[in-house]
Amino acid sequence: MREYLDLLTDILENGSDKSDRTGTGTRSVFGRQMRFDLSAGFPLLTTKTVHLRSIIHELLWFIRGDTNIAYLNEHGVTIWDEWADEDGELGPVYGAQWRRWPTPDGGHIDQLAELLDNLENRPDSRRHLLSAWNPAVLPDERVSPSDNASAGRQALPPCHTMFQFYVADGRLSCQLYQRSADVFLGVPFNIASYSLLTLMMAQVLELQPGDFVHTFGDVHIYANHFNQVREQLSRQPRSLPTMRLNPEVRELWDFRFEDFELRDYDPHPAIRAPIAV
Ligand SMILES: Nc1nc(=O)c2c([nH]1)NC[C@@H]1CN(c3ccc(C(=O)N[C@@H](CCC(=O)O)C(=O)O)cc3)CN21
Ligand SMILES: O=c1ccn([C@H]2C[C@H](O)[C@@H](COP(=O)(O)O)O2)c(=O)[nH]1
Repeated sequence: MREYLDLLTDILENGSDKSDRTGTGTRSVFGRQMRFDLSAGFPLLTTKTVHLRSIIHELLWFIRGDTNIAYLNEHGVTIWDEWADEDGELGPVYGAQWRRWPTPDGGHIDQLAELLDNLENRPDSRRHLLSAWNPAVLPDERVSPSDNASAGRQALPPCHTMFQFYVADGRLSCQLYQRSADVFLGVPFNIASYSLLTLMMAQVLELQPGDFVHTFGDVHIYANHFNQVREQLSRQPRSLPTMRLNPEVRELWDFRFEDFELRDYDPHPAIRAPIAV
């Protein structure tokens, strides 16, 4: 995970100090890319302990098409609590756009099911894309995330806005475009989440995992994360863990929490940091 540490250094050294929506302040650069070969180990940071449990439940929650924090809370995951309304709703965020993209005639498109179908039947296609960026439901920036959710709009506009799959030589690769990236708190989650999605898709498509390519727009360190970033940069990366999926699962919809087994994860201790809301 040298690449991640290099990105932190790049932002610290070359970034511009900017104000931001949350009022916290960031140092940021624009347009960067990392690449992880998923056959070389599972890209979970070792320079701090990353809570994989939250990541797995969040991904299963996206795949279910769920947009209410009730499922997450039932499984002890609180990462989306700050943005939900009093009913636990986040509005039509990722899960809704992945599984039920609304069409003008009142119908819905299951983008994820179509993606799987196309990958299976036309692997060489250059159209294996899924978008969560739906301008019709973006939040009204003048009101709070929870008020947007109550009004049927997204509480937050998607950060991981779109991804594309690619099949070559029997390997499945995935590239994500992330428009906005909280490199200390969000990005370790995003890397692990999309790597996991790629492993799951590869298994059900009977392909080998290829690369996860992570492309960024505005990638930033919040001003109240600088000390944590320096602490992390002082640590030596360790060898990557491996991820084993239950080989009996043959459909994407059938994965459960118990089907994921992380092996040989030996990280440095966790580093606490406040989240910018
Ligand atoms: N400012 C900001 N950064 C984000 O990364 C982010 C948002 N907002 N809003 C929406 C989601 C929520 N995400 C989050 C929210 C909290 C943590 C967090 O606090 N992580 C801690 C421990 C989390 C746990 O309980 O598992 C960490 O140390 O990684 C991470 C990602 C990612 N997204
Ligand atoms: O998966 C995620 C979700 C969110 N983030 C970060 C990126 C930004 O710091 C905030 C979102 O604020 P905007 O003003 O809407 O850009 O959340 C992330 O890194 N990963």
